[in-house]
Amino acid sequence: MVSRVEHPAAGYKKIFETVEELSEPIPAKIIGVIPSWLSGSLLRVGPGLFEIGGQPLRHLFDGQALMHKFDLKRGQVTYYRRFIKSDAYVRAMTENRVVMTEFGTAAYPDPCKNIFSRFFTYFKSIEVTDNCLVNVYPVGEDFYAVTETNYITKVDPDSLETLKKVDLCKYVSVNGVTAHPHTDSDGAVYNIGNCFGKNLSLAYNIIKIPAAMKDKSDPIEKSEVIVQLPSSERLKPSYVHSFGMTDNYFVVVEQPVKINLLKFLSAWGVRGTTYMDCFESNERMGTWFHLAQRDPASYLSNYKFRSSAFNLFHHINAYEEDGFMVVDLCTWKGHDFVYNYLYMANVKEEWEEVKKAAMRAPQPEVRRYVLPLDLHKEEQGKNLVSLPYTTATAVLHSDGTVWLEPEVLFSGPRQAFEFPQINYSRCRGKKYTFAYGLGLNHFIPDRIVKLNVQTKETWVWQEEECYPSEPVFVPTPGAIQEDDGVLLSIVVKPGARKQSFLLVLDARRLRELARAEVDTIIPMTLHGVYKP
Ligand SMILES: CCCCCCCCCCCCCCCC(=O)OC/C=C(C)/C=C/C=C(C)/C=C/C1=C(C)CCCC1(C)C
Ligand SMILES: [Fe+2]
Repeated sequence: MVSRVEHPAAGYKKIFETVEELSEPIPAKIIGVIPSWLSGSLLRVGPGLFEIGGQPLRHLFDGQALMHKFDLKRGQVTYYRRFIKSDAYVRAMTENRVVMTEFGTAAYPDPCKNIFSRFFTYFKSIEVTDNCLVNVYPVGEDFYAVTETNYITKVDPDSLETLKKVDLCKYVSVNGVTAHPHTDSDGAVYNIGNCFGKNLSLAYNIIKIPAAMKDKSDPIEKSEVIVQLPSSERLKPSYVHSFGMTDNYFVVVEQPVKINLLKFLSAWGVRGTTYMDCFESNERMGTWFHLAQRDPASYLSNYKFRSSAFNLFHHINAYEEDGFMVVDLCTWKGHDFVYNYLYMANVKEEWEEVKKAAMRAPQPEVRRYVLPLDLHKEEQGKNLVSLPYTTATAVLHSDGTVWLEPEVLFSGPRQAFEFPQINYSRCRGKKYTFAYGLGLNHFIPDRIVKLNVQTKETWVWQEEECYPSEPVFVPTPGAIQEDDGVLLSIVVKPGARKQSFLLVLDARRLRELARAEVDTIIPMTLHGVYKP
């Protein structure tokens, strides 16, 4: 796993460049053999347009959302992509300028407007972006492309047409939700978002969207808040990118990266302000873990789990065993916000500069935390974790807090195991063995990794001058073993005869089964889903 590779040719710059959408799907050239049972579509999203009207978009999460699809059928593959026709995109195209402020790029007023109407444009109410570049997932029978705001976009998974913009605020009390919902075995979707209540009181609301309705009505209209968790600071909710869910609990990690609401509400109208300007680090709080029971839904306020400071974007999995909650996370050490290192100017630097910047950034580590579910006062001062297979500890202090120390599952200097995936339909919320991830080398994605979370053994797929994306696990029909299936990843190989391919790996040994090559660069994608 820690086979460190150098990228002096800086071919990775290609995955951060603008491309055009396609007018129709293009056939791929297959090398190897695609399993005959693999029939479906890999849908993914990411940024695809990195400048508008000559203005470069500044942050990695600002590019306009491009949706990609690899269709697999009877061993044949086609590739297709379309921009999501969000308001942010359509208005930018119409006016040839950044009209909606993106994560790290501010919109500027229309230069054609006179000074008075411009003044009112600066101070008009917050116009929140609907640039859905982070993930695409099913809700009931439909598919939605999402970012982390209140706007999600219904898309047609076959034609990639944009169907409609949905404002979640119309149905539930949230200001936005994460791009990483959980789906129950019955198809219900759970998610978490900040909610700024009356008097600026703050909470995290967990919402439930029921499974597809028998009467074919839209399940989103039946969304509800099922449990509310308080924020550690009144005006500063933590940034939440994902959460954990087991059969009986929700696990929410409150990280020291905070959204300063006063900054958000006051500075927003001021020229040049972006979402990135509203984040700050709390250097004192460390990291807080919260548990909520699912049924009956209630916040477990007596449990005060604390640990040292880390950034958290992706939960890998969580499960309950013998009175403990095991929580596996992709962490970044410290309170300094990792997104501060993800400006386009950073990731498009020459290799030596990319490495220097990553040296200064928080360092990645895959960690296991174990939370006792049944606490007794008399057990103060000693390690409460009695699961035989982990070195993670939890110590109850006299003030009622439980201090958590993790077990490290994987660590390599500036080598992250990120964008984790598991055999979700089988292992979500259950004890499991395998996680799959994208290996980031100084933030540059250059390998696919399989991690045995029980033995810490790793397997790697890596090829010279290749830049893969998050590996999506697809189980073999009727599989007995947890890792019986394939991993699908979009790989970019700049300079090759065909510059991108869909990689099909045998998930057991991480060996290549096939690749479906296309003669076009595919910009980086963040997340996606396999639709059988
Ligand atoms: C695959 C290539 C990888 C390239 C390098 C990546 C390195 C990454 C290392 C860290 C892990 C990365 C996690 C990825 C996270 C991600 O996908 O982030 C995208 C997130 C976005 C676009 C978030 C947008 C959030 C917005 C606009 C939030 C808005 C709000 C506030 C800030 C406060 C008020 C509420 C509101 C409006 C929701
Ligand atoms: Fe994510």
